[in-house]
Amino acid sequence: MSHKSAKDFFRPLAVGAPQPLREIPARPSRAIHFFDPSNEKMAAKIPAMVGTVDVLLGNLEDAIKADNKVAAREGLVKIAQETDFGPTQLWTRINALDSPWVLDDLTTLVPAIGEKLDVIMVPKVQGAEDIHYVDRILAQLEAKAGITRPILIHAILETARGVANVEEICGASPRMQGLSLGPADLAADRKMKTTRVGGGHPGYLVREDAPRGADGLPDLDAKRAIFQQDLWHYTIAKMVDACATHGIYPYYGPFGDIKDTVACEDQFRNAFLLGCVGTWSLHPVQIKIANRVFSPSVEDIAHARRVVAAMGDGTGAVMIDGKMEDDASLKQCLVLVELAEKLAEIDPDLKATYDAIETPEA
Ligand SMILES: CC(=O)SCCNC(=O)CCNC(=O)[C@H](O)C(C)(C)COP(=O)(O)OP(=O)(O)OC[C@H]1O[C@@H](n2cnc3c(N)ncnc32)[C@H](O)[C@@H]1OP(=O)(O)O
Ligand SMILES: CC(=O)C(=O)O
Ligand SMILES: [Mg+2]
Repeated sequence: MSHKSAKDFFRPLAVGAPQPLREIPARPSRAIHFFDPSNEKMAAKIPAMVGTVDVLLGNLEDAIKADNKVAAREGLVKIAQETDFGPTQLWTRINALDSPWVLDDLTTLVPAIGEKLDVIMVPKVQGAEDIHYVDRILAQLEAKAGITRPILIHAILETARGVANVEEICGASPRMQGLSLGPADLAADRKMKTTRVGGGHPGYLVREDAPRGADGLPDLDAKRAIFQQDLWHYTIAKMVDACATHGIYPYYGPFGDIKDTVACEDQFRNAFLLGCVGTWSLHPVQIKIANRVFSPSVEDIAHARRVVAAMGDGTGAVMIDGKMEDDASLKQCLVLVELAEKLAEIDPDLKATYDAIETPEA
């Protein structure tokens, strides 16, 4: 396939469109909270949620009935025009590129609320060609509407081909902001045999070896521990590497078992530890979980600051609590310290918590 030359990569794709960004800002986005703008009861709650969640996302795609597609689009325009989002980002998920609704989604949203929309999430992205299509049409619409800063693109990885092409998707446009996992569509597309929306599966496990009996042979009747494995580990790890390579941000996705807040927290934490910066929230109960999990813990920040203080100019090696720390572990600690600083800028409670941690003398 052909690639743009380096000199053309950051050129606007339409005359009068805003200059593409050279770096995607690391804005806190621990929870991307989904709402249905055609659901009046749900939509009425959105203005009061500003400031309580990092991202509010008006969903137009799956989970919106076909009969409500126009109402959802118009509802999002109304909410966006009437709401001051302050520090909270406004995103949308448009309909799939092969659907009858997507063109109207784009041509309606960009002129009406393009200045307020931070990111457009594109579902079922298969390859760079899908990003190129959205990239060009956004530039044309931005130019026509006089939008002053580029609307960014976020791709959902939810087809086997999308996963296979993840690197070219991440590098397809300077608008690329990040990727989310789409475990439901991805499972269906791959013909995986789980019917769950994200999360683990009791059948996907490893089992402890059988203990040896008195005769030295494995006792196959003995009770053995089983360890449930993470169905999504491979895909998340692949997403994290592709995003880090291209300077954009990976996210977990939906956890459909709304009532099982414990397993939700576990799945979110796995993603956080592997390198994701946030996740989706489908129900208000999941916002607090995401905010907690995707903010470094007090213990991690206390430890990270001790290492930073002890490492001085960053060279050499020191022992802290019996463990070796050096240049590489200092970098690991700085990931956490810098994330905490970014989050503290927008979350006063978290700032107070981090400020209260006693920082050791250098
Ligand atoms: C695979 C994928 O594509 S995932 C992404 C697509 N799916 C979605 O976007 C789903 C979004 N979430 C929802 O539609 C709903 O939360 C559902 C259908 C899962 C559950 O809805 P309900 O059965 O109404 O939940 P519940 O009764 O617990 O709601 C409690 C309150 O929270 C409100 N609420 C529920 N979800 C949300 C939400 N996402 N945002 C704002 N408010 C919400 C309800 O309106 C209700 O308000 P009330 O107390 O004034 O009556
Ligand atoms: C997130 C999503 O769209 C999916 O899991 O299919
Ligand atoms: Mg999907």
